[in-house]
Amino acid sequence: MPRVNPPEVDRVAAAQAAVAARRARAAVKRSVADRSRTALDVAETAWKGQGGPESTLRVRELLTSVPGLGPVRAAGVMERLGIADAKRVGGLGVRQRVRLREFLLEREGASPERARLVVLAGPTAVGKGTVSTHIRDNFPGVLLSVSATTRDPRPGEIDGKHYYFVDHAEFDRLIAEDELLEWATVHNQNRYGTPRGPVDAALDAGDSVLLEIDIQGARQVKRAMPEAVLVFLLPPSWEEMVRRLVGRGTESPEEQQRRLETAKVELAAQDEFDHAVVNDDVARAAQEVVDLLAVPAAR
Ligand SMILES: Nc1nc2c(ncn2[C@@H]2O[C@H](COP(=O)(O)OP(=O)(O)O)[C@@H](O)[C@H]2O)c(=O)[nH]1
Ligand SMILES: Nc1ncnc2c1ncn2[C@@H]1O[C@H](COP(=O)(O)OP(=O)(O)O)[C@@H](O)[C@H]1O
Repeated sequence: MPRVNPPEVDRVAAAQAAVAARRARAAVKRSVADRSRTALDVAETAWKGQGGPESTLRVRELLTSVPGLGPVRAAGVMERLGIADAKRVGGLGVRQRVRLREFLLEREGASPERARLVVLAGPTAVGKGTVSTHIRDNFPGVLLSVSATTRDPRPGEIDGKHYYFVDHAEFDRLIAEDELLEWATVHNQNRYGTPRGPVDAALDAGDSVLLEIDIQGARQVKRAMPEAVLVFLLPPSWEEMVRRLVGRGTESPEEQQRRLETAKVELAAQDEFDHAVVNDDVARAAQEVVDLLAVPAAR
């Protein structure tokens, strides 16, 4: 026999059910944010149609729970996928499900333990070199690619460790023989490029690779290898970035000015990247990048 309750009992029960549903959705969002579940797993569960908290979660909430996807990027993704702002995961049409599935597959990788190619780029003096050196020294499981460059070595730089220092003829040969995964002229001065061989060998062996290169190079890598993860390193503020550039003292005032002009253009490109990491603290920023590489931390 169906139960008949006085209206206020129904209202209380409905309010309690709404609170329980909200809590369950919040738990789902937390599990994605702390990476104990992937967003794709949540979506697949919703699409099995059992009506749990996964299916009543809004797509916007699911996407913003994914580490590195803020509200602005999530809105951009939804627009690209043709999903209206208020849509719930369980209420998506077949085509929307296919598009969201493909997006999450690419974003989260088929397996979280798979070796990854991560590209770290960002404006001048944000600390790219400092963060990647910290990773090289503390996370031996990551291969930090050594670039070839036509610039002269600075005092203390070692050929083969910091860069392969080559002349223009050798750089031309590397390009002609397709030995570079990407290359670019940086700050209108010298050419820099990533040797393809060591990157391919490391990925084939299941090791993750980190490239610390400029933004033009990052774009080329994404075109050649769409599964690469692009990370944009951000300064805590513009003023702090200027302080770091000036404090480093390796460029003349004219060169600093030129780099700051380039930095404005580069900062405008941050939305092209998959993740943004703020370099307020070197060890913390490095850990965030390493998490994206999906390698176990050094003990
Ligand atoms: N495209 C590309 N850029 C690179 C490569 N290696 C280094 N760079 C970039 O070249 C720029 C200048 O590097 P560097 O001469 O070491 O100067 P610093 O970064 O100012 O200390 C930086 O933005 C690097 O990220 C590379 O292999 N390819
Ligand atoms: N998190 C940080 N806090 C304070 N200073 C930093 C931080 N990261 C880097 N720096 C300093 O900022 C300057 C620029 O860093 P660097 O790694 O040379 O930048 P990039 O390689 O991006 O040009 C250096 O003097 C470095 O010691």
